[in-house]
Amino acid sequence: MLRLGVNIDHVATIRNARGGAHPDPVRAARQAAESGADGITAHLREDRRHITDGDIDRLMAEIDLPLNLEIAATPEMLDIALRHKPHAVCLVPEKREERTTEGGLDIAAGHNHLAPYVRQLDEAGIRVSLFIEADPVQIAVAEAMGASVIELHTGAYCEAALRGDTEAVAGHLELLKIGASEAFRRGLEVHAGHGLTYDTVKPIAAIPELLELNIGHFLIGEAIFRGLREAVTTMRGLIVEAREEAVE
Ligand SMILES: CC(=O)[C@@H](O)[C@H](O)COP(=O)(O)O
Ligand SMILES: NCC(=O)COP(=O)(O)O
Repeated sequence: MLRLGVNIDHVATIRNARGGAHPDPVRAARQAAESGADGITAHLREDRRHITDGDIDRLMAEIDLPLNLEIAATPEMLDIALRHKPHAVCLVPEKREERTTEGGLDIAAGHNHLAPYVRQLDEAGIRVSLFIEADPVQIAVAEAMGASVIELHTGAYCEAALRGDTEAVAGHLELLKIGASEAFRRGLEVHAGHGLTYDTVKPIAAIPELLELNIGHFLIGEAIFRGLREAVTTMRGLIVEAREEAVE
């Protein structure tokens, strides 16, 4: 079954716009759980622009679903991850000036820096995921580094879809399919995420080697119009449809 991880970062974005406590990301996580989410993803950024340390404390204490904690590979974030010991940690690239994640982590170039993070997280019993492009070198390095999981960055595919570039959509989708197959062959668990919407999710969900999709910004935006429960159940339904159609 293809799992759905709901990223609640942008509930915190709206909350932080006024510096109060509403809307509460933990309440959103609870509603997502009640609506079919298999996990919660939260990105504790160095600048705390959305998810805060207190949000992570409460998610760990109050939400039964597995938490996939996204962090940059820094000593501060490693300490926080080792203290909480979430179900999974996904190492992601981070630049303070970025509006959102702009691509996959270059684990080939950053091997020597990242390998100790993967080892320490793994030794703490945390499933380690690396957020990378669907690139054969990056996938090979992820295996060599001892990661359990890779999460394929679907941003370029989604951006091509947004600008209506059907040729680029097909090209990026093919790269994602090849990457997922290669990663699976190497014994890695394969996830995908970034920018997915109702219009773009089904071709990705149809990739048979994928075990988890992490989706956030679109769902939180859609929740403004139809409520979070319906936004999540609709996404879950599309994912199920995609898998059923793929086997027909
Ligand atoms: C790694 C990724 O694509 C997202 O999970 C990440 O959380 C995006 O960053 P923002 O949530 O800050 O947009
Ligand atoms: N890792 C991707 C994620 O958690 C959600 O990304 P997005 O749907 O908010 O772009």
